[in-house]
Amino acid sequence: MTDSASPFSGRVAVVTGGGSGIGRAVATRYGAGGGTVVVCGRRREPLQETAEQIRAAGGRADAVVLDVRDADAVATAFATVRERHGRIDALVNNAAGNFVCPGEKLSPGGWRAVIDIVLNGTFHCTRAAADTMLGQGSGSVLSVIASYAWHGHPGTVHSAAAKAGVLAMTRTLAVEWADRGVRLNCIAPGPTETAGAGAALWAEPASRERVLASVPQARTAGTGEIAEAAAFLLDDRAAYITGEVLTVDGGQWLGKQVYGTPLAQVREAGDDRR
Ligand SMILES: CCCCCCCCC/C=C/C(=O)SCCNC(=O)CCNC(=O)[C@H](O)C(C)(C)COP(=O)(O)OP(=O)(O)OC[C@H]1O[C@@H](n2cnc3c(N)ncnc32)[C@H](O)[C@@H]1OP(=O)(O)O
Ligand SMILES: NC(=O)C1=CN([C@@H]2O[C@H](COP(=O)(O)OP(=O)(O)OC[C@H]3O[C@@H](n4cnc5c(N)ncnc54)[C@H](OP(=O)(O)O)[C@@H]3O)[C@@H](O)[C@H]2O)C=CC1
Repeated sequence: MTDSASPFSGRVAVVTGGGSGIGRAVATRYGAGGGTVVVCGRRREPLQETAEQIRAAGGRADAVVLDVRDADAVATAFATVRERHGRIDALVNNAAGNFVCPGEKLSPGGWRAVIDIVLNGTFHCTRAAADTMLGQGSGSVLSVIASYAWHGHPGTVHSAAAKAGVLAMTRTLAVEWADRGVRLNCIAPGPTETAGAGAALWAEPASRERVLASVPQARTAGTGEIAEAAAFLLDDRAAYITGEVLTVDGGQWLGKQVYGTPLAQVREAGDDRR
């Protein structure tokens, strides 16, 4: 078993999209847990900022510019990580692109843009990490999805389809690689305050209010809360968990199951019985 204060000591993680939002929080949490973190994404500056923050806190981190859509570049980058650090213990498939667009207006290019980052990029990175993980007989892959992978959501057909694909990929490879020491899981955050999601999904105050109203806990998640759940799935406490999804959404998707009955109406009915 690992030291509970430093569960990632001696271990190496690659976090895609680690320059911002949830990716930065997960990278920071892994670094604080004693691990070495390699953050990647397309923009150098935010990646360097994440790596510097982790180093300033006493951790070890590198920044690598990488577009996850480019399979050859991904293979080269992961081979370089293995050469430099000797191993890859964790991969966090966090990079994503998203915007709201009605299905009938979405262009083939718009569809491709999101599928390429979320679904194809996740496969390229998982495939490249597996070269090392299967060789060393251990590893943990965590992909960040969203609950609309299983219930769908109007305006996000590209992202919902891509995240559903990532979930199916996770369950498939979890079985293929289970007896070779590699676990794959997903985390499904609810609405989480990040600059990326804010701009892409709830830029208008009215959309933000609608999103908040859809969460039974009546608040968004902090990135640290998502990172804490991710850390659990990545470390040895979760050694027997594979092919699973951990939903961290303040009850949002279960709330959708009340078939449109507003909570206020349910509470009023309860009041009559007092
Ligand atoms: C509802 C609440 C849920 C609330 C539910 C809460 C759960 C949320 C779950 C998920 C949240 C997230 O993923 S949040 C993550 C958000 N973060 C990001 O999006 C950051 C990264 N984003 C990006 O890089 C860009 O936004 C993205 C467009 C995806 C990719 O950039 P590229 O430079 O590769 O692409 P571009 O060349 O600009 O555009 C490619 C094509 O996409 C089209 N396109 C681009 N933006 C478009 C737009 N707004 N509407 C239509 N079409 C668009 C262009 O016209 C092009 O198509 P053609 O004209 O045909 O060529
Ligand atoms: N925030 C939320 O409410 C929710 C978020 N999620 C998921 O959480 C994850 C993180 O989202 P969030 O932190 O909110 O958003 P951000 O926009 O902050 O993060 C997206 C990251 O992906 C990187 N990225 C995008 N395209 C590529 C690419 N082609 N290659 C490499 N990196 C890329 C971006 O960096 P760069 O532009 O430099 O490449 C950026 O750092 C995503 O998977 C998202 O779908 C799920 C549910 C809810």
